[in-house]
Amino acid sequence: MSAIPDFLSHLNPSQRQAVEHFCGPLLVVAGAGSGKTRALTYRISNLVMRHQVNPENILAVTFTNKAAREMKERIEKLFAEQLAQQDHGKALELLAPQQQTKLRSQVYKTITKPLWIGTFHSLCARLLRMEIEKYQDEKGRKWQRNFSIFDESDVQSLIKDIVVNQLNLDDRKFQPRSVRFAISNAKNQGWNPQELEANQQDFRGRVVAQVYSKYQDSLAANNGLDFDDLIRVLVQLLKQNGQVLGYWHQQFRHMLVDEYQDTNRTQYDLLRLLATNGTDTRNFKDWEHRSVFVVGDADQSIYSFRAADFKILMGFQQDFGDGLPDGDTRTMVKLEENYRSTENILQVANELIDNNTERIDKILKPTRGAGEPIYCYRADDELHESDFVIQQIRTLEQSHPELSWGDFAILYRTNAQSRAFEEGLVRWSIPYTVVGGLKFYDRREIKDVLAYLRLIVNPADTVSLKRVINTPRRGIGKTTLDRLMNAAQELGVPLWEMLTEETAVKTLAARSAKPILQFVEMMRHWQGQVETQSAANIIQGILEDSGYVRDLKNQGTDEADDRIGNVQELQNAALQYAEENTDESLPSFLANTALASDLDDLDEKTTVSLMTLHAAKGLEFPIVFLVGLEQGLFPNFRSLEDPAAIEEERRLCYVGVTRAQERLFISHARERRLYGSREPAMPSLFLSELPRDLLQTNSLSAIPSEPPHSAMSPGAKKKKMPNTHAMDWAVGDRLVHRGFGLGEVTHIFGGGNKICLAVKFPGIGKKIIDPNITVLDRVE
Ligand SMILES: Nc1ncnc2c1ncn2[C@@H]1O[C@H](COP(=O)(O)OP(=O)(O)OP(=O)(O)O)[C@@H](O)[C@H]1O
Ligand SMILES: [Mg+2]
Repeated sequence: MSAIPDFLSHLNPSQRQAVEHFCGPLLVVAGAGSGKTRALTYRISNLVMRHQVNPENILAVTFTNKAAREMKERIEKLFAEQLAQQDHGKALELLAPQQQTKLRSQVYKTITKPLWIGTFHSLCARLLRMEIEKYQDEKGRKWQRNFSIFDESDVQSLIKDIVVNQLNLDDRKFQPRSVRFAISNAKNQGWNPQELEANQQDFRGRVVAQVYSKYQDSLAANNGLDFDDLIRVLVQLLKQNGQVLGYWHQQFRHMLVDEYQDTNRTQYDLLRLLATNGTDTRNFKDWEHRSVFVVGDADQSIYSFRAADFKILMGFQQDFGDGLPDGDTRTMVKLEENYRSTENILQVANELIDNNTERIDKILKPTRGAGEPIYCYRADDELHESDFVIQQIRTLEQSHPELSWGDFAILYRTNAQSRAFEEGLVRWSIPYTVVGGLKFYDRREIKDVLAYLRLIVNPADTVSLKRVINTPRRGIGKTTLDRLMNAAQELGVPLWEMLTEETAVKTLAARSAKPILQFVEMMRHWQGQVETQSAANIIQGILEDSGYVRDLKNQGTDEADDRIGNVQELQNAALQYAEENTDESLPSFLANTALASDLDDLDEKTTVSLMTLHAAKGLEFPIVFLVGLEQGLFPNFRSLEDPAAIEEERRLCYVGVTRAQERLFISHARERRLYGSREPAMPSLFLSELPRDLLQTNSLSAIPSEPPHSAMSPGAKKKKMPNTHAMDWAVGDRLVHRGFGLGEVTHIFGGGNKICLAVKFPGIGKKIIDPNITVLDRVE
């Protein structure tokens, strides 16, 4: 496959420059809808087609599993198209169906399957399945390759158990959720419990470090990892073991990352290690045969609550730039055309985000016509808002034959807002999908069956064992279990070993021992099948043997029937997984389900999509409804007092606006029932920031001209005044910022008059500021 690809003609010159970039580091920065993801996808194809890079040597990181799948599909299509031209001299769709299938499966085998495409989490899980046995943590503990991946609810209950039962603390003061959050943050900084403790000044911080330490003990005892560990442990392992690092450094010659602005510190460490084989990036010169290619948009950075840090994006050129001067065009490409949205939508987006102080100005030129005005609707309450949205969807769908349900999206700030829309959609029989909400994999029966499966793969997984040992009821009493648990804890072994340990069970009365021994025998049988049987077969077998489905059938309620349906759906998922992947084994299927994200439920072609703004990143829809623009809801009440948090909310709003291709509707209600009480609502600050001449409305007061008083953000009244001193800032300079107060310059990014400052504000933290657009008073 060495033909010169003609798909490059689908790109503009800057995109083409990015796509044709071969070796060395490259940062692509650009606003929403400018074709960053497209450039990344095409570049993978170009590496393989033009440069004959072996697909196995390419690692591409996407933000969701769904995006990974889509990327693979697009690459497959590009190649099949290319082959069709080359081998048959015509377009793929003009070939006979069998020929098309044959070409596609050829491309799948040789190109898309060997590519390493996925989220950070799924790629790391895959690497750890191969390498984790070479890792040991700071206490010398080891994990086995059949480790379990614990999901959020497993983690919360482990932490609650530690807080309440092991440390005898009040779980109202140390809420498992907030302790979990602090631990997760520490992990994302790459800290182990000792390192966290060393960084704590107060009592609470030290308690959290103690919980973290015990939590790691539990994970290790269960041969389990949580999501954050997938990345952190791999980074530790690569740091510990030069041989393993060297091997993967050789393997991943070309690394590509989408949505780089939402990368956190550990993810960055991982990239840097793999790219430079652990050499200090500034001394790394060996770029002749390898590349790191990242694309992002600092204006769409919306995950700082998960420790993502867009300064990582700003620092890319310096970090990977091989001693080249900052701003060197050889390490950066800017894309300036927007292909997604109409001119009106773009202008609304641009004016909105322009209210942020922490940003670098960007150019985003429209390539499409002006389009329709943006419609801003003021509703009486949330039901009225839902009526309006559904009425619009119905009318548009009927009057535009080219539109289908999948072309509509309703985007909101919090999951709780979906209910009113769901009820309306059900009433009108409009098919819809709520992305997120109670996920399929969070349902009780699915978690039960997954616990069986995890225990089959990883017998040390006591969390799963406790979940299933008496589900369905087998007459194993709580006292019996407690006795065995205590014995296991005393001996420091997993509970499973106590069950299989004849002596421990023998000390029980025969009546208690019998069901346990039967359970163990059944599980052992299936544990023996893991290597030889497919995931789907094992699921089928365990469902029958365990009596799980029989028990549900006996219950005979509608709810039980629903649960049976869901369990069957899990079997279907395993069958589908086997069709799409060559590794149909149970461990591989389990890793896949543990990492399935909210977005994977999205059936975009046939249903209206409902989702939070966070989930909408990277997606696009012809018609978008951005709902609930009310002060306290969006921007969220937690952000109202904090200028930096308001800016993050505004970026989220920018993400929402820029999802729309053709039409954008924005709505707010005068009062709203949310979380149980009915409250009057004020229009969002963001509404007052939109250009009035591009908005149509049902009521003049729908668009406030003044921002609400309580939520002034420093950006809201910002005047652009070029700073006369923009070029002579130095590290150590002190300054006053109108919103954040007194600060000190700690770092300078970029060069010439295109610099950005990192400024540390005591009590607020570090901020990135462009002195060309922000008024800063120097303190001499
Ligand atoms: N050169 C081009 N010509 C025509 N259409 C293009 C071109 N480049 C991108 N597009 C289209 O523009 C839309 C936006 O592209 P893409 O999703 O890659 O943008 P993005 O920069 O990744 O956006 P986001 O920041 O939201 O992730 C897509 O529908 C894509 O197919
Ligand atoms: Mg994108």
